Amino acid sequence: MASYISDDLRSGAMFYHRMPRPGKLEIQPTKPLANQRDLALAYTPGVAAVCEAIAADKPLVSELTARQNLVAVVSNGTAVLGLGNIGPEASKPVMEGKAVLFKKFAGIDVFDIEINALEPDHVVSVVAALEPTFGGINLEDIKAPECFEIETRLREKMNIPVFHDDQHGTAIIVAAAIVNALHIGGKQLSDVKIVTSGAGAAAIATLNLLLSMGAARENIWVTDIEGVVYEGREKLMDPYKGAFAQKTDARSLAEVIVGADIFIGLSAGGVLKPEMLKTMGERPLIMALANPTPEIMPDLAREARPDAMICTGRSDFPNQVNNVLCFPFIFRGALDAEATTINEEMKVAVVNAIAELARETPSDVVARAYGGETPVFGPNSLIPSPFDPRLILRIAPAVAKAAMDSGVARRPIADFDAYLEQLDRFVFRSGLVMKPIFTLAKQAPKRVIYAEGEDERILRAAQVVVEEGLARPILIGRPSVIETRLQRFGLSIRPGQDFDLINPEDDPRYRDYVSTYVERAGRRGVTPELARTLVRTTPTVIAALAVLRGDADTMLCGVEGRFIRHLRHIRTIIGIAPGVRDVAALSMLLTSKGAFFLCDTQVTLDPSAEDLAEMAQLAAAHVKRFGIEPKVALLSHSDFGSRDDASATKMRDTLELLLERAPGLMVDGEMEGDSALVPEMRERVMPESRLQGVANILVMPNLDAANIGYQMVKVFGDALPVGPILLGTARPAHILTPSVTARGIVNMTAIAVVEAQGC
Ligand SMILES: NC(=O)C1=CN([C@@H]2O[C@H](COP(=O)(O)OP(=O)(O)OC[C@H]3O[C@@H](n4cnc5c(N)ncnc54)[C@H](OP(=O)(O)O)[C@@H]3O)[C@@H](O)[C@H]2O)C=CC1
Ligand SMILES: CC(=O)C(=O)O
Ligand SMILES: [Mg+2]
Repeated sequence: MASYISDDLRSGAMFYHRMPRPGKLEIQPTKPLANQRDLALAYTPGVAAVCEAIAADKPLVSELTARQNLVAVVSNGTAVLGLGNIGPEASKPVMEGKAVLFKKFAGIDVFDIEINALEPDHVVSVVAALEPTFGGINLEDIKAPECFEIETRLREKMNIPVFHDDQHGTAIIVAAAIVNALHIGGKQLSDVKIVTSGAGAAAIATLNLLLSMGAARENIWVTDIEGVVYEGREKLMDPYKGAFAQKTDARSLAEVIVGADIFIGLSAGGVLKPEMLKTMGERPLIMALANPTPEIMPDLAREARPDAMICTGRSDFPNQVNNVLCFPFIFRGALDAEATTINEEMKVAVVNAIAELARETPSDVVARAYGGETPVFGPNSLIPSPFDPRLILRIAPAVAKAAMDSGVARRPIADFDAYLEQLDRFVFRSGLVMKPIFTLAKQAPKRVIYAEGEDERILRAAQVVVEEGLARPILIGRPSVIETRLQRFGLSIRPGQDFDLINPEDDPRYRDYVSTYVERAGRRGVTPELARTLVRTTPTVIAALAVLRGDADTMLCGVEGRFIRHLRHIRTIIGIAPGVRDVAALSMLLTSKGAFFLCDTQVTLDPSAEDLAEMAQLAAAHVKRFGIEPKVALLSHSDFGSRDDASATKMRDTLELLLERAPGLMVDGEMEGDSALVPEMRERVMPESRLQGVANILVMPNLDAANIGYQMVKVFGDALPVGPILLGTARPAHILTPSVTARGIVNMTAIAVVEAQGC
């Protein structure tokens, strides 16, 4: 069975995990450790006071340490995805992956713990001993039947939630999809025939949950490696499977799948054959959930049964039924309510929350988060996408409430409105900011020309851009160099097929480009001879001419060389948009506190109030593309009139201009940086501010402040930079910086495409 991991994905995954440092996680302190006093507080002697407090009153550990937001993802590597018993070391990338998902989707910290322990006794004693460290335990990829005993014993022993995700996370999300599929198909759970491939952790837990929700035991047929689980079978049996044994002579999946309404595959890739599907009942639900290769690929299933609803565990097909949709949010709710366990009531609350969410009409905010493409409930959208920002808002409170109602919450949520607000802030802060831009770009990809087409980062980015369907790349570079490098880096994109090429040394359009250039810039010092030389030697000139002539929709340059030199060519060839005074650079920083946009980080040394007002308006228009409401702070060393020098009054004049020209814009100033970013500080000096909440567009008084501020936040805050985004050009064009990474280029490509869509 082919694994359906393409060579690109394989080499991409190896590179992702290896570079720039091994793995995908690190541990970050959350408090300063800048001086002797900090040292005395964080560690001995000060820390002893905190130890004594906890020794005297153990529950204080939740208030004084990271424990209540810390989950252990524990595996012994015996059932890793559908790869089987590959051992604890080989399971580590998956466990680190779960840790990343916990953090990104729900803000939960994780230690991944891979253990050399196979026997249930051994696993139980190791994990139970971890209780002082963690607020919860997520057991992962531990094989059946041992996992059942391990989980049951740990639940009895431990006073914190113990949740085997492959069992219950899977069961919950499968059940939610089934609820909705039955809703569409007009069938009842108690009537439908359910057939599984797999009788392991995931399958058995799923069936048990379905039983508790009303499925009929006699309608359930289980198969595994040995075929049908029947009464009297001896080989590869255990009591958990035995509970589903049928009195039957049928021995194979092909025999029992006849007339089935639902197929649940939680076994291994490729075991379901198209001919088997043809015998299923009307409008069947086919859930081929083995990872990474499903029991049947969706295209084959669709061909065999055009009337079927089809789900897989993968993100590259519709209806991704994967436990990532619930585990981060279940733990969020359980940790926040300090639940002692995750019980049936909490699980059923999650099934209902997910099923209802998929059926809801999405709000404007959600539509924006999806990049304008609203998910509409139906056969191809039975459950929400893992990126749906509403998941955390629905699941975490549902879990906390069910924990409270069932009496297992040690710290009941006192104010659910405030809790929802806190979760909402998390969604905004998390790194999902680029998501709507990517979705929008994919809806109408544009032609993006890359000046430095031979650069490794550009080639790697182009591979992703093609795979993701974000744009049609046009690379400027020598074909032989590009071909050799693509092969060297193991990239599969090919000229003509996946991207277009402009060879600066020999391109049939050369003459046309030179004459366009002379027409455009002949009166600004570009002689025909200079034009010929520049079109041969300066890729940025070619890219800008391509955009001007309509051969490309937008351009990216600047991976090499100075910003200002690239800008000179863009100004001369593409020019400034009508009515705009000058271009400006808006730089985005994705920080742990959210996305912030700074301007002007690259272009005008000492902008006037007029310049600043214009760039604030242009920046606000751009920021709206991210589905973010612009909140503009005009920054200064002066805080609401505390100083009267030229720089402070310039920012005050900017405010006047903006209030006149853009009355709907949320803007205030002049103010200091902390007044912009800490609403409580602002409240003290200016209780009546027009700005509400944390500013997200920071308009700086001059280039020094903007550029230095940007670099400092980038380095100190370990922020992910995106941009610079060039504002005010007559056609979209962007200049990257030499430090840009391939990922940064992909991000800017998506931004450039979305901008070009509006032109
Ligand atoms: N989409 C999702 O969210 C999730 C998907 N999964 C996927 O489900 C699968 C099972 O995981 P899990 O339950 O944790 O693992 P287990 O090892 O506990 O169970 C595997 C089960 O699959 C059966 N099986 C293995 N190979 C075959 C085969 N060729 N034909 C029929 N049955 C087979 C095994 O049979 P036997 O009992 O005879 O050994 C066993 O019953 C994996 O592919 C995993 O990736 C799991 C969790 C979540
Ligand atoms: C998704 C998951 O947990 C698995 O495939 O094992
Ligand atoms: Mg798993």
